[in-house]
Amino acid sequence: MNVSIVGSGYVGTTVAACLADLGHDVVNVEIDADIVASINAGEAPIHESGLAERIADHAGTRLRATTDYDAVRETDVTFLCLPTPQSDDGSLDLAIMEAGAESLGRALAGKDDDHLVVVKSTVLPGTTENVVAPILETESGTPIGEGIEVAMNPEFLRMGTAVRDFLEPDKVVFGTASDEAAATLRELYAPILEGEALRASNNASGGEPRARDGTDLVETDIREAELIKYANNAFLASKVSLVNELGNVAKAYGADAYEVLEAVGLDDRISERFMRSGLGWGGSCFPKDVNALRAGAREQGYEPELLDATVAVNDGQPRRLVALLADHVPLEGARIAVLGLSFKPGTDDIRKSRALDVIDALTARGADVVAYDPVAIENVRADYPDIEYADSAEGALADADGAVVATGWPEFDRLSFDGMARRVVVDGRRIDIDEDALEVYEGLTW
Ligand SMILES: NC(=O)C1=CN([C@@H]2O[C@H](COP(=O)(O)OP(=O)(O)OC[C@H]3O[C@@H](n4cnc5c(N)ncnc54)[C@H](O)[C@@H]3O)[C@@H](O)[C@H]2O)C=CC1
Ligand SMILES: O=C(O)[C@H]1O[C@H](OP(=O)(O)OP(=O)(O)OC[C@H]2O[C@@H](n3ccc(=O)[nH]c3=O)[C@H](O)[C@@H]2O)[C@H](O)[C@@H](O)[C@@H]1O
Repeated sequence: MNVSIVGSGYVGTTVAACLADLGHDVVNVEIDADIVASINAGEAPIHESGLAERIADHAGTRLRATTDYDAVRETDVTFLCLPTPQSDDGSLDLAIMEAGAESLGRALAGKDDDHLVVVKSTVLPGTTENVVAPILETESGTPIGEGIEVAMNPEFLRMGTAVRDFLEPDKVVFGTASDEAAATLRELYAPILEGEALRASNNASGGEPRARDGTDLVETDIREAELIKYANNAFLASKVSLVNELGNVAKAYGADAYEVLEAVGLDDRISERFMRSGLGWGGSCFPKDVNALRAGAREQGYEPELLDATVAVNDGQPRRLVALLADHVPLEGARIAVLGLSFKPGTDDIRKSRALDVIDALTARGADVVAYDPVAIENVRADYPDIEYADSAEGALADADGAVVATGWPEFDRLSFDGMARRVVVDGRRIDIDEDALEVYEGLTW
């Protein structure tokens, strides 16, 4: 099938390379000329396991990129993989989606054959039909349902394991308004639905083993598909916040939350996954998506009290971590090592990383921060020019009066804390530490 993908970031690039791998002819339409050049040169513009090989294999044959929206005219289906960021007030900002839909609609004007526009970006219920579709109709001059159709296909991939998650998902969700649109999506996703997509070229790795075999197909209406994505992220973020709340309670009782929750997770209804308590959730999606859902719910007249609490618990964890450290080290003028800066291990993405909240709290209390991360330092430096950076974990720990673990990079396991002035460590991620080698070891939730 001939497919165009508008927006070539984490999602758009991954989806494009994977669909090319499945035998489709794919073109990425992207406004960033550097990304376009990178893909056309056969190089991955982002780091994801299994992505570089796929782009190198297919660039110039089944995969290309362009800044020219007219490329969509040669295709049957367009996926919109544009950013849907958070406005200052927390609500969903659709400006980029609207601009993309305008360009797409203009490019589709006068196209002879049928075209399916699939929203893959995370958008609130009603957006595909009430925002995207009318723009497409106005700009193309083609009534929706008479040549151009819209559908919604949310994406559940995680950063760090994006290729594997896309090719071997737990579920695929098609929100459509017609049998034809559903049939097109089924054809496009056939190898994934049949469980043959990853096996075809088994070179994507990373992440935990799958909990189960097989991919479920959910076929529903557009509005439900839109909400399934938010409900999924809200559930996962709330699960981590609940785990953190239970962890805080466990700590107050002098109990180990990890032992408690390991046992709790043996209940099939709960599952042992997403049970790591500590510094909380960050990244480019959970924070903005939970906030968009809260704002959207309020707009619909519903007070989302549990989602408010989910955010409040999450926001409290960095402060709790710093308070624990302050119990042992007077922070004013102290040299404090911050280990880990990215929002989770395996990525250099620092968006809404809890590590940054820890740095803010430490500097607000007068501490001198020396930070280390294996890949994310350059991303932090621009916003935090005044803190010190080390080029190794040991370098950050040298002469430090205390240390905090903010991201659970595997390389921090069994670290030597010998060089510290005072071996005081507060761990926000439950890494593997030789506690006996420390003067003070505090787990945030254990
Ligand atoms: N990053 C992730 O792990 C996941 C993201 N999502 C959702 O997918 C959507 C896209 O997210 P990401 O790929 O992370 O965003 P991103 O920010 O990595 O990439 C978006 C791309 O769109 C390009 N772009 C912006 N305006 C454009 C325009 N008018 N025309 C063409 N290209 C344009 C940007 O230059 C950028 O390369 C969001 O709604 C997000 O919530 C969903 C699942 C996972
Ligand atoms: O909508 C999105 O963009 C994506 O958001 C998340 O993926 P991602 O943000 O890449 O990362 P996760 O692995 O889910 O971790 C999110 C945050 O939760 C934290 N977390 C996760 C699990 C856990 O047990 N404890 C915990 O604190 C992580 O450290 C991280 O800060 C979802 O897992 C994806 O399904 C979804 O597609």
